[in-house]
Amino acid sequence: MSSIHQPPSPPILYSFDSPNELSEKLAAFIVKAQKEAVDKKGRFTVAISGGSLPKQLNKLIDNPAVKWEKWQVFFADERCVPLDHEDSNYNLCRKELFSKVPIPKQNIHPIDVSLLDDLEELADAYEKALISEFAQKDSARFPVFDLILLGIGPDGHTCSLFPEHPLLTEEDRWVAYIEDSPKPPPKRTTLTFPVLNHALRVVFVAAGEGKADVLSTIIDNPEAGLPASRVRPSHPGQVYWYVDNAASAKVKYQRSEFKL
Ligand SMILES: O=C(O)[C@H](O)[C@@H](O)[C@H](O)[C@H](O)COP(=O)(O)O
Repeated sequence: MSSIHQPPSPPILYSFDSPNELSEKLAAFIVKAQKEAVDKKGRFTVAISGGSLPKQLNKLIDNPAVKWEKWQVFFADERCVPLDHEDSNYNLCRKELFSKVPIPKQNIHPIDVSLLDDLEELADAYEKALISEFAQKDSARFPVFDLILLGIGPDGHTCSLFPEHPLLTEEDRWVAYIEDSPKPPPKRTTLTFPVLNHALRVVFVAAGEGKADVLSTIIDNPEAGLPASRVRPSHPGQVYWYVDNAASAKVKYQRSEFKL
């Protein structure tokens, strides 16, 4: 699929009165994105982050509009630990979401933990899992996720792409690994910017006053070059911010009226 490079469209910022309203509107957005993807391709490809994000997807639980059997879920980043480890994003997403919804187990794609001793192999194997999901079907150089759900750290990281880290310049690999993550645990895999920047929709979710300073820098001062500011899909693609008013308190960027 030839991608005509268009300039990235400006981010769309939705700021809600409460985390509960944020989760409700986020669920409605995800259901709409699912419908568009399934109507077009019969499946819905999603990459999900760890941290507070899985809990913020709670309005998808018991939601009859969600067609879980159409979902193919990958991890935007993952800690290199066993899948039942308390640090595992797979385990976190399972506890907060997947154990509460009828998603077929084979539709959730964890890292291959038999390769935990060789991160190069582990990252390659995960890239191959993405290739088997995307390359045959979409024949694009990079996977085109229907939706990538991201959080932000206080240093402006997203996925496991941290400020000043050499991984920020990766232009070819779809999946990379890090052994010195400033956020513990140190060993992780992560999607790279080329993958994030080929997604149809990237949704950042941030709530609470603890995010106010970094959110203001990421959105109002992208020249600072924080990792989250470098997520600018343009093949085409759109970045959305789903935040609460506590997190956006210092952001000058214009809010959009929520609409689906
Ligand atoms: O595996 C991880 O650690 C996450 O993917 C990470 O990138 C997270 O999204 C941010 O650190 C925000 O975390 P909070 O939402 O918990 O603040």
